Amino acid sequence: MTDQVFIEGLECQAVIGVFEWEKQIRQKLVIDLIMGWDNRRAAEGDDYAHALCYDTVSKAVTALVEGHSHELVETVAEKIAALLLADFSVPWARVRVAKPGAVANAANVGVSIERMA
Ligand SMILES: Nc1nc2c(c(=O)[nH]1)N=C([C@H](O)[C@@H](O)CO)CN2
Repeated sequence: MTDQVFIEGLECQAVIGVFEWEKQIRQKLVIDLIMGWDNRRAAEGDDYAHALCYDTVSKAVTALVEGHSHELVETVAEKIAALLLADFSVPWARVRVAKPGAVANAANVGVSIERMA
C-alpha cells in the first residue's frame, strides 16, 4: 500500500543548536513529512473520520518542535517520527528537518529519516 499524506514546508521557530548563543534565540526549522496512510476508507465514504488530518498533524508537530529545546536536528526528526507512529498510528513516516541559514554558503542543511512502526 503506497498511499501517503504529506506536509511540505512546515515552518517552526525553535530553540535549536549546539552552541550557547543558539540556546538564547529561536531559529527557523522547515519540516517536510510523508506519512503512509490508507486513504481509501476516507475517500470511499468521503469521511473525515478516516482521514489522517494534515492540519491536526501540523499543529502537533509544531507544538512538539516549538515547545522544547534541542541541540540537534537529528533529535527533532526522531521525536517527530516517534510522535507520528505513536499518536497518529502512522505505519511509516519520512521526516525531513531543514535548518536554513545554518551554513552561510549552503542553500540548506538538515537531515532526513524514515521510520516504521
Ligand atoms: N548533523 C548535524 N550537524 C550540525 C548540527 C546538527 O544539528 N546536526 N548543528 C550544528 C549547529 O547547531 C549549527 O547549526 C550552528 O550553525 C552544527 N552541525
